[in-house]
Amino acid sequence: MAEHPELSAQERAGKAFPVSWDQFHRDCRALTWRLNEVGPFHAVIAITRGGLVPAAIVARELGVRIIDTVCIASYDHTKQGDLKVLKGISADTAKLGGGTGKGLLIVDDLVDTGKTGRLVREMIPDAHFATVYAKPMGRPLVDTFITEVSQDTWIFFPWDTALSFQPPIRDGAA
Ligand SMILES: O=P(O)(O)OC[C@H]1O[C@H](OP(=O)(O)OP(=O)(O)O)[C@H](O)[C@@H]1O
Ligand code: HPA
Ligand SMILES: [Mg+2]
Repeated sequence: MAEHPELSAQERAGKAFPVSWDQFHRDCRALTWRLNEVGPFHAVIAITRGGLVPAAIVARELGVRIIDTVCIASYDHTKQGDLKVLKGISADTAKLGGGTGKGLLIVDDLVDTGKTGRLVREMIPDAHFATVYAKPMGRPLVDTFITEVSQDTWIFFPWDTALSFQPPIRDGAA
């Protein structure tokens, strides 16, 4: 990755993996089937902003009503900069997890390099970390995920995209 620092992560990725709302909902439900074997959980912690959508679906399916957020900013569209923790977990949630995060469920849309996940794990090491998608570099940090894509794939989420014309594959479409 380091050999083209001027390129965004998406440009370096090369391959595109577009995800529809329907597919995302199905993948979140598949994730919940696995998490249901691991819980119960006292609370769900969404890593914003991408984790908010899967956290809502997973919490609904697991019947969990306490939802907290860890707010982290790093990617400016597709370029990753320094990680900034804008908000940590609340004191109430930390108490539910006994200080180390035991019985808490962290949810994010994906792990890529693993930097975001590593930071949250350091805050609450005993929490269970679940993502819908995982790339190889971040995969060791995740306890439960559904689909792995290669490191050189960029995942396009439905809340970041809109329907648009695509040239035929024969003419060079990705
Ligand atoms: O494993 P990493 O390389 O750290 O990348 C994964 C993180 O990057 C994205 O969030 P982003 O920082 O773009 O913010 P957003 O969720 O607000 O879109 C994604 O939602 C993960 O949280
Ligand atoms: O593949 C990705 N897609 C969307 N956002 C991301 N943030 C890090 N990697 C990705
Ligand atoms: Mg995110």
